[in-house]
Amino acid sequence: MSSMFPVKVQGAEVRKRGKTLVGPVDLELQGEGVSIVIGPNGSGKTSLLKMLHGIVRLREGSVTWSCPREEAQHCQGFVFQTPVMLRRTVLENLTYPLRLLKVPRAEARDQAAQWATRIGLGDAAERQATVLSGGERQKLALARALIRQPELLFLDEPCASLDGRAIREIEDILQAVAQDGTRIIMSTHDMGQARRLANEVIFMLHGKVHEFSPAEVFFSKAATPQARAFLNGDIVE
Ligand SMILES: Nc1ncnc2c1ncn2[C@@H]1O[C@H](COP(=O)(O)OP(=O)(O)OP(=O)(O)O)[C@@H](O)[C@H]1O
Repeated sequence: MSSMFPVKVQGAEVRKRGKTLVGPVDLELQGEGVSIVIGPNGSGKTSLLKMLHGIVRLREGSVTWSCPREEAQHCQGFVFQTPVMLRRTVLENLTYPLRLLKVPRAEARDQAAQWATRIGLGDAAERQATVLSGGERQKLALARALIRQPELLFLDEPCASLDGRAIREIEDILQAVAQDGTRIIMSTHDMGQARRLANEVIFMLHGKVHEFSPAEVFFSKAATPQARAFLNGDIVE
């Protein structure tokens, strides 16, 4: 059990130019497992992740971790939908976060090499990250986040537009680190992926948490007609 959990979200709302992107949200998350955030386009999935991670300003309400906010943030990683790579090699991209943490150069290179191998980029370690394919880039972004051993990892649609093989490789890594105790909160459009990974589901609609339940409950008997329609593949407005 991580020391930053539970996290309590109370009446939290993010607005931009008078428009509510997400909220008000009331939610309490515990320190174990994989939470999958699903919902129609524009329902507030990304905004919810950013709100939890504390990288957008709250207009109302609060997000309260069980430790000081800076401490919680320090133990979190975030993988964005379209990650920005350093214009350097794969290895340097992996070494960089460790060097920021003052890990000695040799040890940082060792760990970076291990991660490069783990994500299937061992042979590409000296290649420029900017020339990688979409799937390779996303695996590198994931490794770059995980190399810091975050207690909690946010992922925003990490597999959007990737092929089956890259998706499987990313899911394998996520399942392995989740097994080792890394808390994961991830949005996805892919219902198969949601079923494969989720321990609990946060179903967003119109910027609000419409349903929050254990995965087996959500997928077998979702409580609301909107969630059932969404699972059916119907258009939900
Ligand atoms: N910077 C912004 N300025 C204004 N509106 C925004 C901004 N970012 C997001 N929005 C709007 O806020 C709402 C929630 O967006 P958000 O990206 O959180 O939803 P989402 O569920 O992640 O969408 P998608 O599935 O399309 O990625 C949408 O209506 C979106 O158009």
